[in-house]
Amino acid sequence: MNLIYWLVLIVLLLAAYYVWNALYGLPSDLPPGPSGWTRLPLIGSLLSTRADLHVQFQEWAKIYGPIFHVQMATKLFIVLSDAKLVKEAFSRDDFAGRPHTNINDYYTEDLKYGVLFSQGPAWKENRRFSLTCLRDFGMGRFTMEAKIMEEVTVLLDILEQEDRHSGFDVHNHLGVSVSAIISSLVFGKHFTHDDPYFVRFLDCMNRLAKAITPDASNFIPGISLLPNSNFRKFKTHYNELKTDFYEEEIAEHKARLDTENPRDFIDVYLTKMIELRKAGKHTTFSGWRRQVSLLHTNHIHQVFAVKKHRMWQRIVWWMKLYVQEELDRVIGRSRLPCLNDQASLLYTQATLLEVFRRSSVVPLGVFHAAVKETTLAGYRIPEGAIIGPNLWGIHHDPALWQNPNEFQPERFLDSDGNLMKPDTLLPFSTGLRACIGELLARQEAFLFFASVLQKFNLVPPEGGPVPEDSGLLSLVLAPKPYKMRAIVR
Ligand code: HEM
Repeated sequence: MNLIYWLVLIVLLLAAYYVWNALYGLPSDLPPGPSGWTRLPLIGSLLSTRADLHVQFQEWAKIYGPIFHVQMATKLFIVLSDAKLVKEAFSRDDFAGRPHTNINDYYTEDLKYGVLFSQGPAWKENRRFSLTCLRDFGMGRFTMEAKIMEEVTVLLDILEQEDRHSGFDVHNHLGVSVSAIISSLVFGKHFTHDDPYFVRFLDCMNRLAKAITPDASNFIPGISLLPNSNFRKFKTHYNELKTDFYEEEIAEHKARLDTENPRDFIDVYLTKMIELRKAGKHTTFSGWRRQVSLLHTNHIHQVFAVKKHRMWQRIVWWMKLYVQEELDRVIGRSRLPCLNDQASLLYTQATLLEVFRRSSVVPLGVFHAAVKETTLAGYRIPEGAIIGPNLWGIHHDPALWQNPNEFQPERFLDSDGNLMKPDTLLPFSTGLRACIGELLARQEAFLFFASVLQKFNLVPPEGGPVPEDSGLLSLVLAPKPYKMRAIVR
């Protein structure tokens, strides 16, 4: 009796599943993707996804092709694993949206504020403003180089004083250095590495960044009720950041605002808000919200994240034989590197390109959304579908890169030693929403990397572990905490 009961129940469940699939299953003109038992009612393929989603998407691309779909709870994902397709999609207005996810909706009040996660007129207005502002404050010019070099010098001094045997925490020092640069631009303050306010601010930023994950908590409505969900953590850290730091900074800036002489990003923003309101113009500007998006920058430490033992030896060898030899030959040791040296430091530049490829700091890009029903590669893409470019997958595609898992900067040099920049290298994404901080990030990476290697040999702590290859995936793929020794050359 019991057995019959169970058999009937299973048959009924199967029948219910097939009826559900027939009624709500995905139409056949969508890109292919996991189906059947890997796509369950309500949760879709969430149970079949792993923490290293970028690697799993690469495996699925081998089965389903360069464009495939995945159902994540109520959200339809379209994953692109081909550089040409990413370029085509991201150059089009119909793919320039951001998806309605728990985090995006909470953070932008329904995609209405800021740059990073907003869409439509708000995004356009804020993106244009941010680009102009970054340029006015010197991005790509000498003033920005001077700001970066100020922080480089501080870092070099700190590394020299660190305990040479136990090593220094790479994430900590480098993260603080690059965050100090963008923070001086936004807040108009120069923060030191041991400033308790700045340390607390960065800790909060880091906790927030870790909570921005592509997991179930971002896609299932109502999940914030669960005490330990990432979305709930995101809300807590974001509210802390907002009340303890942004609102205070904005209030302080408002109190001493001189619209004729704006000193930093917040001043320019407030001045623009006042101007627009005086002119009676409708505006999507809203003081504090957008600042966060400009601060996701402390990932340059990837530059120094090196991997597995064999690879570690190759990297040490490469740095000595090519990068440090080139730095000594072109610059010498009596002055620090500058941006003008880039053109003559081709091995150094090739090394940085290889680091951007291998580390793929933002492995799944920042998800886009289709703002209306459209087509791509002959498939139908419904309005609201989430578009995820697998940048990590593209950077590790064996059809594009020989031995993609190896560290081989020479792949970016031709037989005459000239630098090659393949258009399949997309660490900053591409198209209408490409990273607005690319130039700043590249300049920081170059100046920090060249200056540190000019002065130090970097080796693992005595008897300590070699940094691990695998990273921790949130919005970015960050290396697990690791230490290095900086030995003056
Ligand atoms: C190694 C450093 C960095 C990497 C790898 C990186 C990568 C990216 C990627 C992949 C995107 C997504 C683009 C898309 O939606 O298709 C992005 C967007 C963005 N990045 Fe960066 N980024 C870096 C540093 C910076 C810096 C220094 C800033 C600020 C000055 C910045 C500001 C932004 C903003 C505001 C967006 C949103 C653009 C939009 O939605 O229109 N990023 N970045």
